[in-house]
Amino acid sequence: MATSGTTWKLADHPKLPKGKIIAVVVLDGWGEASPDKYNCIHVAETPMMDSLKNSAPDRWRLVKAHGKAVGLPTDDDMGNSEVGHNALGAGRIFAQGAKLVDNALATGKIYEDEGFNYIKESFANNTLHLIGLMSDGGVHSRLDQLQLLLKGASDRGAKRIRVHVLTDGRDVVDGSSVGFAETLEKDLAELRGKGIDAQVASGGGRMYVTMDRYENDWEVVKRGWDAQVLGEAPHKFTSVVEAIQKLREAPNTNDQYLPPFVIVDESGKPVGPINDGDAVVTVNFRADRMTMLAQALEYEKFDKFDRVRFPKIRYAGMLQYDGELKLPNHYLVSPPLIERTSGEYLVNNGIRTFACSETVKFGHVTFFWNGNRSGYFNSELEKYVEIPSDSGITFNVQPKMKALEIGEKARDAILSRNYDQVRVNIPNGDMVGHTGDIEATVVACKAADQAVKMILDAIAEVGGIYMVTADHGNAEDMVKRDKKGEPLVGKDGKVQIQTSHTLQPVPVAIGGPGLAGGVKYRKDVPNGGLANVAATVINLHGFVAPDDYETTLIEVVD
Ligand SMILES: O=C(O)[C@H](O)COP(=O)(O)O
Ligand SMILES: [Mn+2]
Ligand SMILES: [Mn+2]
Repeated sequence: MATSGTTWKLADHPKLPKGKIIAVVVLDGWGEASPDKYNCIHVAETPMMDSLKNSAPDRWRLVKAHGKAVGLPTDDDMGNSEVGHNALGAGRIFAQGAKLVDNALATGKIYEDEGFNYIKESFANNTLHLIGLMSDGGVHSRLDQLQLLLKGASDRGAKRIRVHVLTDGRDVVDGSSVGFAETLEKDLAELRGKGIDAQVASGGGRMYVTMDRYENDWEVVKRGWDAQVLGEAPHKFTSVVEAIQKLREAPNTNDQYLPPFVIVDESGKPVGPINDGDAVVTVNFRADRMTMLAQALEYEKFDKFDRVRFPKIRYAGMLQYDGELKLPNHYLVSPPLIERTSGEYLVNNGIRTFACSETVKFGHVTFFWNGNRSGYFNSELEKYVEIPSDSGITFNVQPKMKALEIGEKARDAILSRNYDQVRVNIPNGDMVGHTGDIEATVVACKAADQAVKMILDAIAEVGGIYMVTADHGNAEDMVKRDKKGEPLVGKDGKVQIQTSHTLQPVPVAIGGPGLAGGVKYRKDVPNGGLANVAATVINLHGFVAPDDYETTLIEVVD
């Protein structure tokens, strides 16, 4: 990371003491919205979070967690974990992947840079494969970017193109994959009209095929590999639209979990396995759910599953997904350079840090928090603990997830007095919210609240301070709404369930016996966002935040 020449020493805060144990709790997918029956946080019993909101008005507020406040292209973009945790940890707003790719495509710079020129070498004699999430959710990828890249690559010599799609239904409404596939098919037909051999080659639902994260379940990546690289899958179709429509007919199937399929020609032969000499681009800009596939595509040495074949390809990511690991080595757009994060400053000022979540969110509170950087800044001062998540299930089946285990680990870390900061992500509201199961999400929110209580009780015991916040909304609104805010009803007469995140603000609550009496929220930061949290936490540790950080949310009145 670009840290040479940095002055790490933080100035002492003029009024706030050092040496307090601080718990930083991030409730994933926990926004603030009007109380109605689709607000699972409201419906659930959440006495701990309710009391934070109702008992200390000077120490509870909302901050923005979506759109430009977290570096996304527009204020119509919902927040997500990557940008949310980046902002929380880095204390500044960086133009994020979605925006960087938009800019690179709009200016044409993407075609001038090293990554594109590298894959271009394959265009004359081999196939270009584009693998990624087919969605306009804007969290991991966007279909319009894929469309522009298809056009740009074919204008620049790609003669044979194969697209390997992953259906969404998580950041967008379930069933929308059919429309996206039709749009994509239209573009590919246009390219074929121009003499370019362009087709969809394979597909599958994102949560079942390819887009696992943090090594929770390599089988997910293997299913994708078999279809994309080997051209093998249990289902074969001659068109992607037909594939999705047919596979969606099975009971209890949805876009997120479609089984893998390959597209075959009239003779039943797969149209697009990946072969020696081909170019491959993973078109997702977001890292967490692409790094496992990136490893499989890039690493000569690899033992996570039997790849059967390891084709010699030219591979580039839309972005580089891990700067520390340089993974992948080639990429089309440079990722945001998020350096000098609060974690790095605090460690350099002697703050001992404990971070914990379960697997599905572990990288959020470590890798994303630290500016998309893996590993420790200083292994003597930091400890990151991952609690294994259940795998192979949808979390509405186990809505309590590992909330209480995370709470216990955090409690023990606090009571040990071995750490100055104990930071956790509690995933329930988000992970269960994404299933669209309202009843289960209510159970999830209750479990998250119980975990918060465990942590805050421990903070009370050691005379510490807590900060409880969230990275974006999800569980507080589980239906699609019209402009007036009324639930939308689908053709089937049922309300349209919203599985995605929201545009809602999130709470930031501070307190605990260690918090100096005069600390309260400033009134002059009305538009505060997640990026204001880092300076606030640095203050609570007794330091002044670096000058270029977004301003603190607190003041100390005498
Ligand atoms: O990857 C996912 O699970 C969703 O697309 C976004 O959820 P997250 O941003 O909360 O991880
Ligand atoms: Mn999240
Ligand atoms: Mn989410």
